[in-house]
Amino acid sequence: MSTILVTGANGQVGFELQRSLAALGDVVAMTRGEMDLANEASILLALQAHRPRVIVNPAAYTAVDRAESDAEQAMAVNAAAPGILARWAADNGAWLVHYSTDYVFDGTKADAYVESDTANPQSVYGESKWLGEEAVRSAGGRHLILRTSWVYGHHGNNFLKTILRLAQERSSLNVVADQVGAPTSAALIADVTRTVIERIARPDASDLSGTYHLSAQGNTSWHGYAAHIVRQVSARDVKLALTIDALKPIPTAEYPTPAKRPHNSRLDCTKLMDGFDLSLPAWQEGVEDVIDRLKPSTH
Ligand SMILES: NC(=O)C1=CN([C@@H]2O[C@H](COP(=O)(O)OP(=O)(O)OC[C@H]3O[C@@H](n4cnc5c(N)ncnc54)[C@H](OP(=O)(O)O)[C@@H]3O)[C@@H](O)[C@H]2O)C=CC1
Ligand SMILES: Cc1cn([C@H]2C[C@H](O)[C@@H](COP(=O)(O)OP(=O)(O)O[C@H]3O[C@@H](C)C(=O)[C@@H](O)[C@H]3O)O2)c(=O)[nH]c1=O
Ligand SMILES: [Mg+2]
Repeated sequence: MSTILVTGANGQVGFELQRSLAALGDVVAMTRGEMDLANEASILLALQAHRPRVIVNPAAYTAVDRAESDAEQAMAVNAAAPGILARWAADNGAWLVHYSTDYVFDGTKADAYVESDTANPQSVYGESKWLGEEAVRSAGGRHLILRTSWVYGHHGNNFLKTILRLAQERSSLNVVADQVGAPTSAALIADVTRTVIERIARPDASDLSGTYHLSAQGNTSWHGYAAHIVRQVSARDVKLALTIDALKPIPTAEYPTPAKRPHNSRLDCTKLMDGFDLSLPAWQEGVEDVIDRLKPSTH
């Protein structure tokens, strides 16, 4: 069986990929200790040792606010490393599957973003991810860049888990209601990745190389998402300090953060669905699955 190398094995998406890709080949999942993306020699050593047919790169510097004051590390991991992976892939006839973000856009568009819309990142994280995309495209090899949004999962840290914790600790909570997007589960991203890798393994797949939007369907605000979480958890008889009435919608201006985030994070996924003949579920489905798996402690 041919080798698939997965980076960031301990991340939300990296963890789920180990499950979803297992049937496709010999999956080598690398943690930061085994392959440090901030170190070119470490990347090249791992690639030469395993000589993968497909490189899947979910590893990233994802601490959006911290990146504002740690640009060097964010750029190394999110901008330089994807270029190194892409050049190796191009030189060795491998495919690179890479992930990017809604934060490459400025969020001023009225409709959902399509792949050809102009990027205009507003944060160091968004800028670093955009430069990573550009490095992958310019390496000239076969690649899939999957832009996703608002990722959560059972494994790892995310907004869903933060809200679950805060709802158990606090009797009131303010959450921004003027940033809109689609919460997307790591499991969905991993399952779609399996489908697209199966497809690119067939002959004549080179014309599928390119950039695609991949998010769950529908959209909500961070406040709407938090309200859904609180309602779903309450429906499972978990005792919360927070009631739904005490979860207040606020404008972004009332929640100052180091990094600026887009107001519109909606991604139009038509190109992916048509190109790979697949459908994507409503965002609520995956949220309920993860809440069920987390089984928050009942009182
Ligand atoms: N999380 C989100 O909301 C979104 C994520 N994305 C993109 O999706 C992809 C997957 O994200 P997600 O799974 O949530 O990310 P996580 O933050 O859950 O995981 C990222 C992984 O990258 C690893 N990593 C960080 N720095 C290095 C390094 N120098 N060398 C090797 N590994 C490193 C981390 O390792 P360690 O465990 O050691 O810290 C971690 O395991 C990323 O490309 C991200 O930009 C896109 C939109 C939304
Ligand atoms: C915890 C909390 C957050 N917020 C706001 C802050 C922010 O605007 C929004 C989301 O907060 P977070 O910091 O959890 O989300 P953030 O880290 O910005 O999430 C982003 O991560 C990167 C990696 C991506 O690529 C994006 O797609 C997106 O998922 O909610 C509140 O208003 N109240 C709260 O209690
Ligand atoms: Mg975050």
